[in-house]
Amino acid sequence: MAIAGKVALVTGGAQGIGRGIALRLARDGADVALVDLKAEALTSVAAEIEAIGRKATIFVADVGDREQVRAAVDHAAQALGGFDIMVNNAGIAQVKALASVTPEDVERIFRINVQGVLWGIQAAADRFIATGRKGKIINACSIAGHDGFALLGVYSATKFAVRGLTQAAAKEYASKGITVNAYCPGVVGTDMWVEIDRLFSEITGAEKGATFRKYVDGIALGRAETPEDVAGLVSYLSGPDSDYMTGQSVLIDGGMVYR
Ligand SMILES: NC(=O)C1=CN([C@@H]2O[C@H](COP(=O)(O)OP(=O)(O)OC[C@H]3O[C@@H](n4cnc5c(N)ncnc54)[C@H](O)[C@@H]3O)[C@@H](O)[C@H]2O)C=CC1
Ligand SMILES: CC(=O)C(C)=O
Repeated sequence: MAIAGKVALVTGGAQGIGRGIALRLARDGADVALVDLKAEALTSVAAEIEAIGRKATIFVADVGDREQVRAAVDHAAQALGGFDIMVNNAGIAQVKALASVTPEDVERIFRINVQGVLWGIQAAADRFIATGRKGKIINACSIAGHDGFALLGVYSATKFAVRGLTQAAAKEYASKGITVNAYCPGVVGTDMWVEIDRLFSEITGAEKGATFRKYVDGIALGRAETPEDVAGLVSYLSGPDSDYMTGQSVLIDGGMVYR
């Protein structure tokens, strides 16, 4: 178990990809702090981690709030006796034609998808430096961080921003032995895609499920992605096999976007 005894924090850990990552890291031997807005769901994922035989702790926080993210990292370190891996996974989607996007839309999504990642990088790196740990920071990007998608324009902009932050942080923290990478999934069958599909229907008149199917049709491997597919990459980025890798935003999309 490559990360046995390490402590990981996963934001957006109450469901979807975050839950999948948290369970995988626990199976890999890590104790896991789960951070999200959804207290009840956090409790149930924590119970799943404990059933695997690892320790779990939960912390309700809004990743868009810098102080709350710092408090979440402090809590993880105190409750689990260390801190080694930060997964900045929480994010939201937005489906809107660029022509109708408002300043409020831009503020809301950048606050969570970009500032949320930045506050996570800051809090984690400060803690790693203060404790002399060669920590790993892993950020949620997307295929939309490599290609702009129609009606997902502002969302795409946030994910391009995550790539930029990932590269800059990798360079700033390399001398401290901290690595910073990102995972870029394609079409993962979570609540996020249920909502994306619903919003596409509202705008384009497509029938329910049609947008999801259209996207899945563009995947070379011929099926939608699962949180477990994503978690395998995050497991690699969390462990020693990726020690010589930093600043990368790695596509894991079944063959949709080629870079
Ligand atoms: N589902 C997909 O196809 C893809 C998802 N991603 C990215 O992966 C990440 C996870 O996505 P999913 O699991 O699919 O989404 P999801 O909507 O199923 O889960 C997101 C979780 O983040 C939490 N969250 C949202 N705002 C928060 C905030 N301000 N503070 C704390 N927690 C917050 C939610 O409560 C939820 O539990 C996101 O960053 C998303 O952009 C990237 C590519 C594809
Ligand atoms: C949700 C997401 O990142 C896409 C483009 O599917």
